Amino acid sequence: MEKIFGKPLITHDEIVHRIRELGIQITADYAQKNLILIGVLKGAYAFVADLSRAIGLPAGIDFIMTSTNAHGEKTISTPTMDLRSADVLVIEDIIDSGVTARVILEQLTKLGAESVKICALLDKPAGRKLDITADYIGFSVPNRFVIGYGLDYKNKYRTLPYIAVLDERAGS
Ligand SMILES: O=P(O)(O)OC[C@H]1O[C@H](OP(=O)(O)OP(=O)(O)O)[C@H](O)[C@@H]1O
Ligand code: HPA
Ligand SMILES: [Mg+2]
Repeated sequence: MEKIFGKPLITHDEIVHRIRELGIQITADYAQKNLILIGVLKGAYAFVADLSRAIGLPAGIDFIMTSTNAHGEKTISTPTMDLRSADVLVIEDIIDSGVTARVILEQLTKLGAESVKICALLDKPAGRKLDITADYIGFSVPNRFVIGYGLDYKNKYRTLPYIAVLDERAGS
C-alpha cells in the first residue's frame, strides 16, 4: 500500500508523538472530572485505542455510530452509558464540514452531560460548512481527501498506520 500512496502526509511516528502530548494535556484538564470518552465509529477506532491509553485517568469508554436518515440528515446512535453528570470527550478522526460534529454535540448535550467537548485527530478547516471548532486537535490538514489510521475511502485503507492523501490511482 505504501507504493500507491507514496510519502505519508503524517507519519506513524508523528501520530504517536502527538497522541502522547494530547494524552498529557487531557489528563491534566480532566484530573478532577468524571471523564467519559465517546469514540465515533468507525473512523475513530484507531485514535480511540491509542489516545485512551495515553490518558492517565480512570475514564469510562463508550462508542457511537453515525448514519444518515431518509431525509438526508445525519443521526447518531444512543450511547450505552448514562451521561448525566459526566464530562464527555468525543473522540473523532476528522472534522471536515463540521456536520457530524455538530449533530454529536447537540445530541450528547441533550442527554444531560455536565460538559461535552471534542478531540479530533485531524482538522480540515477549508472543508468547513458549519462554525464548529474542536477543543483538542492533533493536526490540521489541507483540503484534500485523506486516508489511513481509521479514515477510509470506500471502506478501505483504514488500517494504514499513517495518514496519506488519496491517490487517484487507488481507483474505485
Ligand atoms: O465533518 P464531516 O464533513 O461531517 O465529516 C467527518 C465525519 O465523516 C467521517 O465519518 P463517516 O460518516 O464517513 O463514517 P465512518 O466514520 O464510518 O468512516 C469521519 O469519520 C467523521 O466522522
Ligand atoms: O478527508 C476525509 N477522508 C476520509 N473520510 C472523511 N470524511 C470527511 N472527510 C474525510
Ligand atoms: Mg466518522
